[in-house]
Amino acid sequence: MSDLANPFQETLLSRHRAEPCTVVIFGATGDLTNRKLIPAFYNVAACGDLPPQFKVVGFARRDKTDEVFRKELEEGNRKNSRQGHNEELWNSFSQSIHYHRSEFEDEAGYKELKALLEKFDEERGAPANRLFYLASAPEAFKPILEMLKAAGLNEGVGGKWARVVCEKPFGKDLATAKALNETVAATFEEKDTYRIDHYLGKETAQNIMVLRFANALFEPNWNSRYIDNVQITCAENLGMEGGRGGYYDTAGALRDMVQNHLFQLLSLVAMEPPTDLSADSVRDEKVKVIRALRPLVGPEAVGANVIRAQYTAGSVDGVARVGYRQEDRVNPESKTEAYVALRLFIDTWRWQGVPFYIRVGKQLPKKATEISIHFKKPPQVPFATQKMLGGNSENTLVIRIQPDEGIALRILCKQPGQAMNMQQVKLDFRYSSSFGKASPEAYERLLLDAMAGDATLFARRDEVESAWKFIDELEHAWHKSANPPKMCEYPAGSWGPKEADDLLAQDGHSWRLL
Ligand SMILES: NC(=O)C1=CN([C@@H]2O[C@H](COP(=O)(O)OP(=O)(O)OC[C@H]3O[C@@H](n4cnc5c(N)ncnc54)[C@H](OP(=O)(O)O)[C@@H]3O)[C@@H](O)[C@H]2O)C=CC1
Ligand SMILES: O=C1O[C@H](COP(=O)(O)O)[C@@H](O)[C@H](O)[C@H]1O
Repeated sequence: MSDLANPFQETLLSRHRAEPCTVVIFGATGDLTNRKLIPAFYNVAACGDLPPQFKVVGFARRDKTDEVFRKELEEGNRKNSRQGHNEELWNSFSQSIHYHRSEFEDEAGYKELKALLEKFDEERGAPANRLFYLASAPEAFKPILEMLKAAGLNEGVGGKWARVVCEKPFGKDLATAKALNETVAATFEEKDTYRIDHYLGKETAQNIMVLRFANALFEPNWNSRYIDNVQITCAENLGMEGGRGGYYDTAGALRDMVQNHLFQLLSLVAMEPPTDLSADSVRDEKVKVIRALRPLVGPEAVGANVIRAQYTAGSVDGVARVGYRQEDRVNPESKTEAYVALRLFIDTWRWQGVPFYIRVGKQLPKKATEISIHFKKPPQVPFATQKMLGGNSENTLVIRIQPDEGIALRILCKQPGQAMNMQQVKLDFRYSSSFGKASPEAYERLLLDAMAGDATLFARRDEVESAWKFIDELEHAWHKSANPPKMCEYPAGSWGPKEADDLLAQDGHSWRLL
């Protein structure tokens, strides 16, 4: 096969470039803009990838001048920029940043915004593309979209495009996600709608498809004939710092992380090969995985396959931590889980009988996200009587999503010496040593893609709704059934509740040690 017949090669050659545009950020004085969005744009500029004539307009309600706004963002950039802060670059980059004061529900504010965008167009000598970024609380999405439409800002002018980026959370259940999708659809076409899931922007998550489909080595073995079980762990060593308890206590681990990020990773691991790398071909395959999840309906099925837990007081990295219910802005009688472990089955030919174990939690011993593929053992002939030295004898492929990004393959080798003793060894690929430079932050990649019109790494409407449909059943069993499965506990700084270990032990498995 020539290189050009390879869809991965074609995509690299044809990847769109970010187009000149004005980005309007709603909620621009918030934490997300300060910590993530502006540093991402700055780093894109530092890499020379920012399109010409780029502008940002920050939209929020407090009164401030462009200069004051830029100064606040400069402080944020000093702390959060991946490639450090260069005074000269910042001075030129920050000239593209402007501030527009308005309430989200003030019609006059949108007329003024329109006039400001038209003034920029006049200065440029032509209309610009427009990217509206909803970085506000989700309750504000509806009024913002309605106001944009009423002001006629939802459509591009002079042949230019208008797109919308929606931050997470995208709804809190199927009904709210559907209602939000209806509002978005009444304002922007699906092709112009970009639902952010920042896990899709992580280099290592993007590499899953390349690992699976561009290497002849793995794809033939990637099924129930060879794979025994798959584990996905997303551990965090933080709790409710920075006032997050207020939001988190209304969401919980299942809604905050599993419905979106973890299901995206699961889809990438379990999907069939797409016929090409267009956004819809990839998303068609991903959504099929979520639709094929064996439903867990009712408290009995949920209790048998899903473990929820809250942390109690403990210590992480030698620092004392309070229990979840004692955290700032958390209800002292909260029934929200800060940890969840699930055993899932995907009812497709490829995955029949293979358990997918997923766990995610706060206040665990370290921050680490990884996917491990545990292969079946070969028949022991002729090694049945040989000694296995130290630990596990299975082949495991570990995809380290973060930190220390990389891939490790654990294989059995003969120990040097006369005896035919075997030992597990690790073949290890690390991004840092192989590529010699840090990967871009997820938001850098996603913002560039939204400006380039490439929605592959954004969630499509049906993906979001299918995920909520599955999650709603679990939430229902926990919060609306007469005999809900119990809330378990684990001390902060441990690897989660004993019940999550028992879940795997029932199948003769155990969580991989991280
Ligand atoms: N922070 C993070 O790390 C992450 C955040 N997100 C999501 O991003 C979104 C924003 O989060 P975050 O930045 O933390 O939120 P913040 O609470 O820090 O900021 C909220 C912003 O909305 C503005 N605002 C609120 N009400 C109005 C109003 N009536 N009219 C005009 N402006 C208003 C505020 O303006 P003013 O200051 O003028 O009051 C402020 O700019 C949320 O959906 C969140 O879930 C997602 C992932 C990570
Ligand atoms: O979306 C979210 O993600 C973060 C974890 O993101 P990561 O890139 O640091 O792994 C999580 O802390 C937060 O609760 C959740 O809303």
